[in-house]
Amino acid sequence: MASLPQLSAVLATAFVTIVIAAVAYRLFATLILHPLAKVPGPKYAAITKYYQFYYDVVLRGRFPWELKRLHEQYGPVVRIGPNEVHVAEPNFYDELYTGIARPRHRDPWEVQGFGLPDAVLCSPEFDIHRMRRAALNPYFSTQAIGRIEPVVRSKLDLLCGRLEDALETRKPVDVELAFMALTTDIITEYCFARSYNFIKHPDFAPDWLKATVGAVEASMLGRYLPFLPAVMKAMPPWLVKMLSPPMMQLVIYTKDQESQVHAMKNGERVEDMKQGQRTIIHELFDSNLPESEKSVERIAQEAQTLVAAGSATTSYFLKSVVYFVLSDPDVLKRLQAELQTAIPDIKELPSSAKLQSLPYLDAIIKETTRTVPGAFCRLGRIAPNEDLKCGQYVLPRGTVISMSTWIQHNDPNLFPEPEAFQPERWLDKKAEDGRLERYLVPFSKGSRGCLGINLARVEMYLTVALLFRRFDLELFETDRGDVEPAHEFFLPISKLGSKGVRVKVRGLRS
Ligand code: HEM
Repeated sequence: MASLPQLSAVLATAFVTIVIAAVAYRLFATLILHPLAKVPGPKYAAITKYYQFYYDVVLRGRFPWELKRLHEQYGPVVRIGPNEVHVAEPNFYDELYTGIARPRHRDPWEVQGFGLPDAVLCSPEFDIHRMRRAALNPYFSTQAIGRIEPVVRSKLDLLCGRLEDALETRKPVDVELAFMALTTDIITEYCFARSYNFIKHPDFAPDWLKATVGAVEASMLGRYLPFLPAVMKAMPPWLVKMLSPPMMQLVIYTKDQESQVHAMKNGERVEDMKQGQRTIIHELFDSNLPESEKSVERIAQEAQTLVAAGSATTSYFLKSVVYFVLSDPDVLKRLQAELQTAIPDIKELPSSAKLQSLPYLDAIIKETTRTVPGAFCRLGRIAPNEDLKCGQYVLPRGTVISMSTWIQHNDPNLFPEPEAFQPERWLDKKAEDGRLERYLVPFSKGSRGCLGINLARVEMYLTVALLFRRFDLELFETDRGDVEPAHEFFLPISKLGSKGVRVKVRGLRS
């Protein structure tokens, strides 16, 4: 009979053998048997997606640069996970980001760190996403957004008032904060009929931006620790405040949004809410969504998504456009000349639809959306019912396939000298017939493309036209590093420690 030590040794050997065999089988299955085995890419990436932790969390959002390097080394189709490929082939974009006739799920991993599993943005499954999206679509159509254009204009008037004050005081204005305040005030008015009024805040509520950046950075860790959002939500407020004071702002506003949604469901009047004004949230409660979709918790998640998606994206764009225009005197001069002719009386700002037909303004806006990405994250889709062919590779149904706006917009074959800000590239013949615009995808495309594109466009054209028609501005201690994306926390974030894009108001234009 074997002694106890002998038995232990046999069991330990058996255990080690089983572990080695399991690992060997997993390697064999992933690297040799898997349908993606022939797709090039680093072996470590094919074995585990967790190698991205280093880029996402340790290096704080540097994976897009690694992706770029991988494409330089391996070509346009690279295996970046056991079941994921990343594609840098612009002609494949329309194959991947399709309309509802060709269903696409989204990669749940990308968004699980947000802790908003029931919001439209984070709904991976095609049918559920489609139902949730259909309930929101009517409030973001061109007509619906046309009806709220007066709200955008009234907030812009407040912003102009603040810039006129800055002319008096000669103090620089951080326009990133100002635009974050502007866009948040607009979307909160639309959602809750109760604007946060950040524009009236003496410093444009800087904690709001800090909290948003903190939250999106935390969501990167949440990709790897999906329970993290729930833990953070359950934390007592004093602990959140101790760990991160700006995050406390987010907790306060999240709770405030939840209580507003709750009150709206019960038909109570919310303090400050404009009496009788219908909002998206009211409409969602009255929609023909199934009752299970109308819980306060779910609708509050939808509201939080709209507020976040509707503010940080557009404000990043707006701060960038201010930087690009003011840093190039020729661009500034040409834009001002166009605006002067189109808007002879500054009190009569044309509709955003009219402004969109101004060629140089339009070119500037296109070039800014090309240069700075809206969603910086690669956007993963899964085709459940069809295999997709990309070049020599057949990507079987069920594969996570992603592409990146930033990589596409920096492709020198499409956009020569991609790092240069050149509005003129949108004015030449190739651009005129739409051939170039096909590859400009800041809002993504297809059934999961940006819901807020019409609102974003109204905000962009009105703000840029008004700002450069009405004010003489100059940059103050700002350089390209203050707009260049340096971190991917789903959204683009400029270098940490940036003091923002700051301008001085030099005068008023007549
Ligand atoms: C410059 C401004 C903006 C840019 C560049 C932008 C870009 C994008 C992109 C690329 C997506 C697709 C994300 C994905 O596939 O996962 C998206 C989705 C979304 N955007 Fe925007 N966005 C902007 C402004 C807005 C605004 C003003 C709103 C207003 C509420 C908004 C609401 C949303 C929502 C709710 C989604 C999720 C749509 C869905 O999953 O069906 N966005 N946006």
